Amino acid sequence: MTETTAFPPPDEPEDTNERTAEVLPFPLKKDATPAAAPAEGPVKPGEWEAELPDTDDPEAEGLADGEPVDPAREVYPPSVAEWMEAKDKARLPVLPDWVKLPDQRTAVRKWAVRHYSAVVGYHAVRLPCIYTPKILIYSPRGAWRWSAAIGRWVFDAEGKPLRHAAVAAEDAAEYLKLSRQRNDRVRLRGIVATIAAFIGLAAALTLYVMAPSWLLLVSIAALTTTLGVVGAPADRPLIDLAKVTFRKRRLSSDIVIRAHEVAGLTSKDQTIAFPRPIGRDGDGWRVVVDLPYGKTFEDAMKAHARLASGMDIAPTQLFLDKDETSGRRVSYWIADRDPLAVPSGKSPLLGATRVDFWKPFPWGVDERGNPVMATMLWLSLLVGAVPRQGKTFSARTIALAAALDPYVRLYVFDGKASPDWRTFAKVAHRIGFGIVPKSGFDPVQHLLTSLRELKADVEDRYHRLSELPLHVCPEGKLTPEISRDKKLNMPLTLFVVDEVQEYLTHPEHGREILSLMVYLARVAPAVGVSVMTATQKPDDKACPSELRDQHQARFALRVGAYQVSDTILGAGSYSEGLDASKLLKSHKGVGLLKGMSDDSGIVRTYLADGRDAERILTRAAALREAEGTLSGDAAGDAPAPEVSATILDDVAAVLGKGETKVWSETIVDRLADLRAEVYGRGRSWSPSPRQKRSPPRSSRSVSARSRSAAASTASRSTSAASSATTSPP
Ligand SMILES: Nc1ncnc2c1ncn2[C@@H]1O[C@H](COP(=O)(O)OP(=O)(O)OP(=O)(O)O)[C@@H](O)[C@H]1O
Repeated sequence: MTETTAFPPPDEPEDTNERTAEVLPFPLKKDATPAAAPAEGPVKPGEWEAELPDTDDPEAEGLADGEPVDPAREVYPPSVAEWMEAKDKARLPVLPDWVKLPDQRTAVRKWAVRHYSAVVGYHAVRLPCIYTPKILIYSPRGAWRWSAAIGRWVFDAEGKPLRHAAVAAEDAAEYLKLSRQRNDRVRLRGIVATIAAFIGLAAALTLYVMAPSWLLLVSIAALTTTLGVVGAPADRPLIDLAKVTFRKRRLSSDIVIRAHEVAGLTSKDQTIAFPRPIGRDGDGWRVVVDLPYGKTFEDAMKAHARLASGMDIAPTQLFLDKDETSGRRVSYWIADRDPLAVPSGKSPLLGATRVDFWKPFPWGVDERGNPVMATMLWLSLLVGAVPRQGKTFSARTIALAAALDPYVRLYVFDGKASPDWRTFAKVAHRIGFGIVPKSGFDPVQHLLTSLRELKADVEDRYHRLSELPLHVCPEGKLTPEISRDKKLNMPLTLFVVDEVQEYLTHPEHGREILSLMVYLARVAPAVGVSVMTATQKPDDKACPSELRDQHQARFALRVGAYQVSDTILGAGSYSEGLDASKLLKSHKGVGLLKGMSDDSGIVRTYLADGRDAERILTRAAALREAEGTLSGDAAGDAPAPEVSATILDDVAAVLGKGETKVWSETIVDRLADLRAEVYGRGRSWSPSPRQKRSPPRSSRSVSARSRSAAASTASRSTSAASSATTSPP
């Protein structure tokens, strides 16, 4: 291979023929010329040698011994713009943000008023009933301690051990010296104490005789309080703290290194490195660490508990984040206290008049208190946890947000028939509780009917969206305008099933419910129908993976083991640092969210208890009534009796053989004869929006072409028929 050098090497002097130094050839390669032939005659051992190539690598050609193998480091001086940008980043603001920004200033002012009024109130309540009795109890002891301390001072008690030591050592000179010094001191201090006592007594008498009573009282209170404070036991302070002080300490690099050493994440000759300084981040510390080469984020995850122990904090205070820039770089957030045990507070939905379900809505906060917005657009959500951890409450907050958007159609089914979902009857298009039939109403059958109804609706939506004119539906997808157009009847829909395992394990309908739910979770979100499933049994028997896997978003509250956490969140979540088994019992409403957005992480969901839910749903029902979107069960419209055949099937069935044209009236009569319960005279059946928009070509007769159309569009017309009976008023 020939090498062409376009530019002379920088160190080589240009255009010079001057000999600056002698260049000696350094034979790296073995001489290519054949070795001199061995001398003729017999070859004895040790007299022969063969030349072996050093390497097979053709790139090694021309490589000199001792040359550096690292690529040359190219160092560019920063441009002025880069330099200024770096300076901009490093500069600290003259005034902190909370001073400059009016809303933050207001927040700080409100906080200060709230905080200090709470502190003052706390002590004001305790002053008469706790502090005063304590002062009165402790003050005699305080008086005794005070006079004892004065006595010790006057009689030079601190020199006593030295005088004893001189006696023990039989050092007469030293003893006499110390005794003389003591006598002098005692005399002087005695005089001072006597004068002070006289002054004190005179002041007391003066106060008693001359001072107004309020001053006398204040003086007595001050003296008694001082004596009470002096007399209080060291382990039981006189005044309670109005706030809890949390164990907060400075985190140093030594502590972080120690933690990695005890966690087995360092080796004998390699420790961790800190690519950036340790700093504060919210209510905690942010530490970025480069693990030794070969160690990974997954290793750090496995050592989570040992790392926390090495830092002397609770495991719930340590959070690990993957750093995408290197496999060995880990970012730690070390909270000052367990942030997950701090309740996130009431749901902001309580103060909301309405919600736009097309936009993300507040669902909770993360471990650092940053708001977490949720969205159910184009996805299905699986919620799983052990009982009593907040599974229902967290799912319900999402359904409450949906309820506050009057254009969202709600289906709510609760397998456990708990009181949690009952109030949704005010707004839900279809609703059912439990699995046991009651008063002639079978909730499982109702779920089945609703699922079939929804499946037909979803199939129909796909067709109708692709048939809508471009100016209405430019991308063939549901838009806010289409979803709110009552004539088009394609509202955003949320299908909620709590304790889904109860339905899936139903002996008679379990299999069909499963297959319908799988269909909906997989196909329906794309046309605006989202499924939210909650379960306390995410195992394969109670909630098969066939259904679980269709959920794009997952939310896992506390579970028993990391395997269960992976079952809810999806395989591989544990190695990404998501393990819901690490959550504690006290972490109510706290879970790990995955798949709702690009980021996964902790959500401390807002609380909306039963009473809050009722308030929100009353408002939601009023909103729906005003907008005219109250429908289905909430409006008292029961689902139409199910017919196995479609209208076109029935039309096809009533057309006689060889009939090419039949009057509409005749068909209507024949249909009434065929199914009196559906087409009978007393019943009013209206065409679906789709049918309304595309009337039959002949208004007076139905052509025989309908027969073949009936067969080919069977599934479509099923949905048309069902949506005709379910369209909102
Ligand atoms: N976000 C929250 N903040 C504070 N406490 C909460 C929160 N969510 C739930 N809780 C508390 O947890 C309790 C249990 O909640 P929830 O009924 O939702 O649990 P669950 O997992 O659905 O239980 P089960 O499976 O028994 O129905 C509630 O009564 C409430 O006190």
